[in-house]
Amino acid sequence: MWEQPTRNRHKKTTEEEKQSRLCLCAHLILPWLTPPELANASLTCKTLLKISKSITNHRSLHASRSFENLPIPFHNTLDKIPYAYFIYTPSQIIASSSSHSLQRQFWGPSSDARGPNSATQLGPDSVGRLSQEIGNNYCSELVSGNDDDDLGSKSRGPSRLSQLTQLDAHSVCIVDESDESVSGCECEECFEVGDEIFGCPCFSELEELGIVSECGPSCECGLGCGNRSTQRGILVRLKIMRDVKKGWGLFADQLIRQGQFVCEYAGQTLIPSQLTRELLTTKEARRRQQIYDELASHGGISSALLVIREHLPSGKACLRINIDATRVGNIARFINHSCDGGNLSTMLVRSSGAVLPRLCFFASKDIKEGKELTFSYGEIRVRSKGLPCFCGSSCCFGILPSEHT
Ligand SMILES: C[S@@+](CC[C@H](N)C(=O)[O-])C[C@H]1O[C@@H](n2cnc3c(N)ncnc32)[C@H](O)[C@@H]1O
Repeated sequence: MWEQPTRNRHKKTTEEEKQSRLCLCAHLILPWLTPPELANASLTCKTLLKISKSITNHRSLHASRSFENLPIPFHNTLDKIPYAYFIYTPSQIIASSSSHSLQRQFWGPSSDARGPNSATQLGPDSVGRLSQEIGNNYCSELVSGNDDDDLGSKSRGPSRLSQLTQLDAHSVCIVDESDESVSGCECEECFEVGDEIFGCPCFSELEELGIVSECGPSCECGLGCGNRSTQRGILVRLKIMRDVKKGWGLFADQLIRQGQFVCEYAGQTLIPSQLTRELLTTKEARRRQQIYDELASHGGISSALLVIREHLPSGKACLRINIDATRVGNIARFINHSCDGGNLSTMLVRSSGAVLPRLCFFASKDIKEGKELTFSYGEIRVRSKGLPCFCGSSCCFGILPSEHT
């Protein structure tokens, strides 16, 4: 048998070692890159090209980066854009003054989906528990004005747990312990029959005002409770498709029954300054909207800044909450507007013990598989300027509603 001379064999081993070290580094680093950075890296050598392709493929199949119960893929038959890039958060987070540093999130190749970033390893239950545990500590964090939300610098590895810890440390579950009226129930599990919840003091539904109350962080019950239907994550199959005029849009990938919970609108919540000592308020929302409008007019980005007004029972005042999902958000940021109200209704969901409500989407009618999910962005104000609307409904006003934030 012919034996390779020792020097050559040694050379080959060193080459192989170099390659495997390169692969290892690439698998660790490339999933953190933005699309332009990834494209640059792929030009370097065949190995990085192959890894970049697998990452791009994984990103287009998993818009939610495995943070949700089900995979939510992008489909694009129009052009070569494989996916939209943004930081994923499954629940609301508090924006902070250093939010410009929130730029990166691990979004690995499919092989890593079974690794530390896997939904099976940290399922929705653990996510909820984690949110609750960290959420319970939120008050003290809030008043201490902790604004370090730099995911890139603090999360050293592709660990989903560390990412969640980062995000959830700022998740909006501000517990108001001083207010006895919001103290939760002591039910072990609230009893659900159809749309009704029986025997739980937390449950109430003011359909005409679009407000629902659920159990929350100050209740004894867990996520299995019948009065927490919006807290178990996304349970319907969805996909994101590209339209030539409207950009990306969210579509049903199964039949969704009327009344079924679809998702919440998660993003950076800019709340009124009275609730925090931070200056992330309506003023900040206005500043951001101006920038987004400017960028949108050049075709740069689509703004996903939503303004919610919750009218207080007195009718004299309203709580204004701004949720910005433009850079940090969930799949609800892809829901387009329809002038006829679309097929989704919105509800403000209050949970016992949490100060801020969440905006949740429910199917307002049966939605067939393949249909686009839409809702009305608000009242149309007569304006000379505005983005053109392409909702295609018979009552289309031709202009998208816009908040004068
Ligand atoms: C919340 S985002 C929706 C997702 C967006 N289509 C995307 O590609 O990211 C809102 C933006 O989508 C576009 N959009 C939503 N509904 C539309 C409609 N009916 N007609 C035209 N553009 C629409 C506008 O650019 C709007 O500013």
